[in-house]
Formats: sequence, C-alpha cells, structure tokens
Amino acid sequence: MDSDSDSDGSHVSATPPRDSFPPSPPPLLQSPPKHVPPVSRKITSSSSRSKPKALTQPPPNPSQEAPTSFSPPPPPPSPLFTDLPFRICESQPARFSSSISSFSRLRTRASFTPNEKLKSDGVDFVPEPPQLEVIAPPKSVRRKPPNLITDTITSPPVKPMVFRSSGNGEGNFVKLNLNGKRGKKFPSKYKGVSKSRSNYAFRGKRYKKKEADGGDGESLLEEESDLQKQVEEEANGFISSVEDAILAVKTEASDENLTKLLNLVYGYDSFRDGQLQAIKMILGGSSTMLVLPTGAGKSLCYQIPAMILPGITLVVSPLVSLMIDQLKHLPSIIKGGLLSSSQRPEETTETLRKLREGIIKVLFVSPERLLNVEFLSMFRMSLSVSLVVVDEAHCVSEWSHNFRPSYMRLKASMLFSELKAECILAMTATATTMTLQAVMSALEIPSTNLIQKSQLRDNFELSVSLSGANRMKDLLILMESHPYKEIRSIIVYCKFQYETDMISKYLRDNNINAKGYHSGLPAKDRVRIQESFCSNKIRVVVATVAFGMGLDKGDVGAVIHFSLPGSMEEYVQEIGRAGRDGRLSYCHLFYDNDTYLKLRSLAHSDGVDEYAVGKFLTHVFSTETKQQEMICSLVIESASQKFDMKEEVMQTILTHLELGEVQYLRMLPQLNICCTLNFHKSSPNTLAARSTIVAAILKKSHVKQGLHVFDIPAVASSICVATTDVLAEIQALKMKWEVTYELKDPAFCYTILKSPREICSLSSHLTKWLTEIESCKVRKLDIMSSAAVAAISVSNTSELSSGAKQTQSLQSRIFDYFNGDEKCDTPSKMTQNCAFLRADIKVFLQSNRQAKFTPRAIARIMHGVGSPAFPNSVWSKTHFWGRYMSVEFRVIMDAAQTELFNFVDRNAALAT
Ligand SMILES: Nc1ncnc2c1ncn2[C@@H]1O[C@H](COP(=O)(O)OP(=O)(O)OP(=O)(O)O)[C@@H](O)[C@H]1O
Repeated sequence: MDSDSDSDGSHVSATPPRDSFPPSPPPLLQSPPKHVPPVSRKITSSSSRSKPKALTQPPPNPSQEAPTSFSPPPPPPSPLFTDLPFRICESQPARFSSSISSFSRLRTRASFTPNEKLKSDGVDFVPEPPQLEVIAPPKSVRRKPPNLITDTITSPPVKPMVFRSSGNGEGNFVKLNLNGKRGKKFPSKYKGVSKSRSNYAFRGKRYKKKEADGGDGESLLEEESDLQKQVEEEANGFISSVEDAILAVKTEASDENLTKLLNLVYGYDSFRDGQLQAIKMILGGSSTMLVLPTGAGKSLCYQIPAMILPGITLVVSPLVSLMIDQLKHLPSIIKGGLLSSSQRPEETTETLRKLREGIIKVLFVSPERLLNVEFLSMFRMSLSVSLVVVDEAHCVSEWSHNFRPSYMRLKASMLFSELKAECILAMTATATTMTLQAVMSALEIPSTNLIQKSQLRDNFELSVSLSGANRMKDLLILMESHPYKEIRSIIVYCKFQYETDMISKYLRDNNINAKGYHSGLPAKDRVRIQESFCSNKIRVVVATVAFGMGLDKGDVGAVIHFSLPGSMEEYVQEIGRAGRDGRLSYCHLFYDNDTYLKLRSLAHSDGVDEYAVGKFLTHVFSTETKQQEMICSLVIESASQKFDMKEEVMQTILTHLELGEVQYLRMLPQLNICCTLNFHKSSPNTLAARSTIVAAILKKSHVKQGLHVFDIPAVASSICVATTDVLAEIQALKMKWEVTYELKDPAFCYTILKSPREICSLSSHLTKWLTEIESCKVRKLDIMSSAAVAAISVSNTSELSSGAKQTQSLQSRIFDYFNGDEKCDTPSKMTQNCAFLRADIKVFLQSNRQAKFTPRAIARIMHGVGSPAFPNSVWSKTHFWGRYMSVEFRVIMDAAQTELFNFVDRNAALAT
C-alpha cells in the first residue's frame, strides 16, 4: 500500500511531553501506550453489566451510578500532559460543510432554476452557487446549526456565514489509500500542515507564478513564509486548545468540558438531543443502545469518546461504502483505518501494521473481519479495545428489515471475551421494540441503558397519492409542480434496477437532470454519480435501496418513492435522507396496487420448506464431513441450485449452526476453492521436495491438459493447515514466477464440531424460525401498505389541507409502529381462495412432468418469483407465471401440496 498518503501532513510519534512538540505539528490522534490509565476508569455510570474487566482496571465506584448525575472523581493532583492517551500532532481547523447554515424550517430554494443547465462530459449539471472561501483562525469560525431534534426549532439569529470549498474535510489519510491511489501531496514545505490549509499552498503557487511573470518574487516569497508562520501559529494554538479540552474532559466529563471539546473540534455550539447523554454513558463504561433519527448526529457519539478513551474504537458497519463515508467524515484529528474483505491484501497488511503500531485510533471493520482468527489474535496479544460500536445495529436482529447473518456474530459474549472490549455502543435510526429487545439482548445492553428519541425528524411534509399505469407521468407532473420544481436535490427511490434506468431516462428526456443508480453499476460509476449529486452537478438521482446509506448531503430537499417501500423502517431511513440541514423537506409516495402485490410475492422469495432444510443439513453433516478438523466446503452456486435456496438463506442457516444454542460448526473464511495450477520454472517434484504444501497439492490434484486441478480445502485438510496457508504458498510461488494459477467456485467453508443427534428435529426447528422471518417480512410490507392507504384515505376526508393531514396520519403510524403498536388495519388485498387454482396447478404439473417441484416452487411460479432452481429466465415463459399473485402464498402452497400428492398417486397407480 502506498504509505505516502499518510503524509497528508501527518506525523505520528509516541506520546511525548507537550514541550517536545515540533514547531510545525502534524495532525492526528494516536493510540496510547498500553500502560496509560484510561479516563473511563475514573468515571462510572449506571452500567450494571457484570463483564469481567481488565486486571488493570479499578473496580467501578458504586456511588457514581446514574449517568444523569454524572460526576467523575476529582482530577489527579497535577495532571501531566503525558497522561494523555494520544498525541495531537497537527492542527485542523473546525470542520465545515459547504451547506448553507440557515436553519429556518421554511425551505426557500428560489435561487435555483431547473432550466439553468449546462452540459459537461455528457452529464447535465446545474451551476453551483458561488462558493466563498474564507480562511479564518479556527476558533473564530463556527457553524451554527440548530438542534434538529429538540422539541422546538427556532430560527437562530442570522450570523455571518463561512463557506468552505466542498472538500468536506477529507482530513483522514487512510481514506486516501482505499483506492490504492496516492494522496494529493502538499509540497514538502507544507508537510505537517493540515490539508484544509491547501489554500495556502495554492496561494504560494500563485505567487510563484507572478514571480515567473516578472513580479516581485522576493517579497511574494516573504509574504508566503509569513503566511506559513501564521498558519503554524494558528495550528499550534488550535492543537493546544484541543489538548486542553481533552484533558479537561478526562479530568471531569462535565457538560461544559464536553461542549467545549465539541465546539473546538466540530465548531458546533451545543449537543443535539441524546448526544451528550450517550457520550457520558460511554465514557462511564456503560454499554449503550442509541436510537436517534437519521441525520441526528450519531457518529459524533462515538467520535468524541474515541478522542478520550485510551484504547481503540472499533466501528462495525454492514457496508464497505458506509465505512468509507464514515472514515471520510472523521475529524482529521482522529486517525482512522478500514478493514474489509473487499480490500487488496497489501491494503489490509498496511492497515494491520498501523493498528499494531498504534497509529489508528478508530477502525472501521466489517463483521466478518472482526471475528476473523488473525484479527482476533492481534487483539489478544497487544491491542486494547475501549469501545466497540455496532452501527446499523438493527442488522443484528432477524426481526429487523435488514437482518445480516454476519451480524449474528456480534454477540456481546464474543466481543467481550475475544476482543476484551470494555464497552459496546449500538446505534440505529430505525428499530421496533421487538428489534431493540433482540439487539440489546444479543449485545447484553441493560434495558436502562437505552437512549431513544423520536425516530422521525419533524421537518418533513409527507404525502401519498394513488397511482396506476401512468406512474411515470405522475412523477413528471409532481416534479414539475411546486414545491418540487424549485428543489435543487431530489432522490427518487424505486424497487428494481431496470426502473432506475428507465425513469432517469424519461426524466432526462423531459429536461430534468437525472441519473440512475443501483448496485449493478460498476463501483466507479456509483462513486461518480454520488459525487456529482453531492456537488449538485446532478439534480435527481433515481435509485434503488443501494443509494443513500451514509449519504450526508444536507440539502436534499425531497425524497420521492416511486414504489412502496418494503417496510416502515425502509421508508423512515429513505425519507431521512431529505432535510438533514433541518429545513422543511418534501416526501411523496406513489402507491399502486400492482407494486404492492409484486413486493408481497417477492417477500416470499427467501422462504424455505422443511424438506429443503433437511436436505441441506444432511449434506452439511454428511459422513465424509464428520471427520474432526476437516475443512468442509459448499460451492455456493451448485448448492444454491441443488437445495433451491438463495446464498443468503444458506448463510443464515450455517451461521445459526455456528452461533445458535449448540455450536455445530465453525465457519471459516469464504473462498474460491477450485484451483488450476500451472507450473512454469522448476518441475513440480522439485518444488514438492521443498514444500509440504506443494507435495500435498500433487497428491490431491488431478492433471488436466497439463494443469494441476485441486480443491484447496482438501489439500489444507490433508496436511492440517489453514486454507489461507495454501493460498499464501501458491501466491508466493507466483511471485517467484514458478507458477500461475486460477481460482474458481466461491464456497462456504467450515469445520464440523458436533453432529446433531437428529437432523429431523433440527430442520423442523430451523424451518420454523425461517418461516417466522418470512412472515415478519410480509407483515412489515402490509403495515407499510396499510399506512400509505390510510394516508390516502384521510386526504379525501380532511378539512385541513391534505398535505398536513397526510403528514399527521403517516407520522402517527410511524410513531405507533416503532412503539410496538403495529397497525395493519386495511382489509387484506389478498384473495384466500380461487376456483381455478387447483385445476391450473394440475395442468401445470401435467405439462411439466420432467421437473421436480415442491409446493413452494409451484407457489413461487404462480406468484411470478424466480428461485435458484426455477429461474425467471426459464419459468417466466410458462403460461402460469405470476398468474395468482393476488392469491395468498400459503393458499397456493397448500393447494400445490394436495395436487402434488394426487399427481404422485396417479403416476404410481399408472405404473402398477
Ligand atoms: N451537535 C451538532 N450540532 C450540529 N450539527 C451536528 C451535531 N452533531 C452532528 N451534526 C451534524 O449532523 C450531520 C449528520 O450527522 P451523522 O452523519 O452523524 O448522522 P447520523 O445520525 O449518523 O445519520 P444516519 O443515520 O443517516 O447515518 C453531520 O453533518 C454532523 O456533522
């Protein structure tokens, strides 16, 4: 990895005394040496968790229990600067975004005229408003946003505004390494000067140019060096202020001291609702569940503790793009890093090195990486973890809208025992009471440690309209009418990838500057579109759910749902991307019955039958895999076809077998298991004589057209090494030009620890659980649909303006939903029976005698939903495809089961 990108003015060294600061101090917080007494240990709060504490940690003081009466012990007699757990090496002025700091709830977007468009590189863009660049000493520059979540939102007095270029504070060097590109470097003389001061570098260049043009070069250079001195003085002043503020918080984590730190680092005057409370709980060592609306400022709740706590803060995130965004938005005084499975090996090595050397203070990590053996061993050996942050914590629960099997690994017992984590912070914007209970129980967060504010900001105008075949036209009419036509940034959400292309094209054809976005686009295109949207070069992004997580664009003025969201959680998350600047924003939803039915059918696509689960388990625990320590593998594509299960469903079952009540197996890293090896230089036998791994490869491979083909887990098992060792060996040989190789067949890998006594009861138990998850998904959709229909109906009966009435109706539904009152009161649109259903199934079976159906497979086809064994590409051609979408899925399955029995009986009778 290109370590030069570290040199974004940064220099890190071990905790020296204050006096030894170099004159031009570099920027970042550094992890402490392990002996430094952590501040959290001086502070106790209401935690009742009885996790074992590190030996160095004094017992909590029971007299300081409640977080509200938070009062840490008096400061040590003479706090030496060396007590700081890290050193601040470079100044960074308070961070600003270029978003306008006017927080009146009334959105006035008159400055934008949609017709003001230019074309550039084939992308339409609207001209940006002039950006004013003001450089001022950090302390004098403040952003004055309102507290979005307080009860009342008042317009603050107008203050002079400071605009910065849209660099958006990319002060974090590690981010620059992500693409393997070299960070933009300052001229060497600016080393140690924060990136945000690139203006100075720029001015320097201008002066030099003047000099070349015959200007008074000497005086310009003098001016430049004066300027640099001034910058350094400011930087020093800023650093020492932040250091003092951190020390003050370490000594006493009072509201005043924390607010001062907030003000210095972020430029904000006050904490928003919930922030201070959360920060104090964490500093007091209490694991906390934090539920704040989107855009409420949850990140700050771990960033500030990360500055204070002595060890590393690990942030677990579900998506790499989210981690990249979060890393990018870290204040530059906190040094961050990222570990994900999609990184290149050299990037991983570099990050691990920085971790070991204590350079990284906040590490973003995917759940898979977090509990990987190599990673864990590092923590066991040398690193201390002060805080584990579980971002998007609802993913832990199967009852959430976005359950991730890999999040099941994040059990408190594992985090505490394997990582020796001292405290856990779980954060989400959307969780029902049931989800919260599941998350808090998995993470062992006491119920008293829940900080929960309203899950919806109050600056939305919500509306719904009934739509039909003309939805695209309806969308266009909406976008051409007030207030949407005046809004500069809009997100349109739809459900299917093809819709994003189709709708964005339609909008472009109608002179609306729009782009489609979905996960099927190449990563670089997605980044480009998001960046163009953030810099207002694209006005409308038409996207699937893939867009928006971690998007912190303050001035998105509207979110339009072209299709019904799958759940209230999804709706709240997506509308939450609007109005993050606190201004009134508009959210419209087009409701149409066909989409509802289609989504309802899709909600069944992850469901499984006991028969399939049983078959799957029999394979997993088959005799040849029973051998202890043998590395077993399941090639994803073929298994998916064989058991007619999606990859995620198989992963969920395997994870459950690992993390459920009984640990039946241990999951190993997923990999491409089939290797085709070509020897180039030395003969295979010569290499085998030198390496046991090569010898094992020769033994276990078969030769096909001169190439050795082998199964990596089989080779690894035969000599009791890890699959990663085999991979490392062939990689090393490749570097020496000895071999070339190709890998294929991505597979789940695991070792069996225990076989179930009875596959039958295990499969019945698992099927019941998976069926509940399936029903929960369907119910979430029904509740969302019901809320939308209710809002449409109030607009017909209302005396108030329909906008206000609809907003009220949806708000109250959302409120009730997240408080456990799941209203689903509109009559079901699904038919319970149908006269021709059984006759049609009979005909279908007769005309497809060759295929082996299950009742579920038939129900899916009748609902128009493809599956691995019955893909759309083949089965959508049948006459019955999607014909019974409006009939309850379960009703079709029951009918199919009866008809299948009849069919088998008839065939058996015919055969005899
Ligand atoms: N106390 C504060 N005063 C003003 N602005 C703040 C404050 N705290 C955070 N912010 C700003 O609010 C914005 C949103 O913060 P952040 O991204 O942490 O929100 P979030 O709760 O994580 O949102 P999401 O759930 O959508 O990811 C950021 O620009 C952040 O700088």
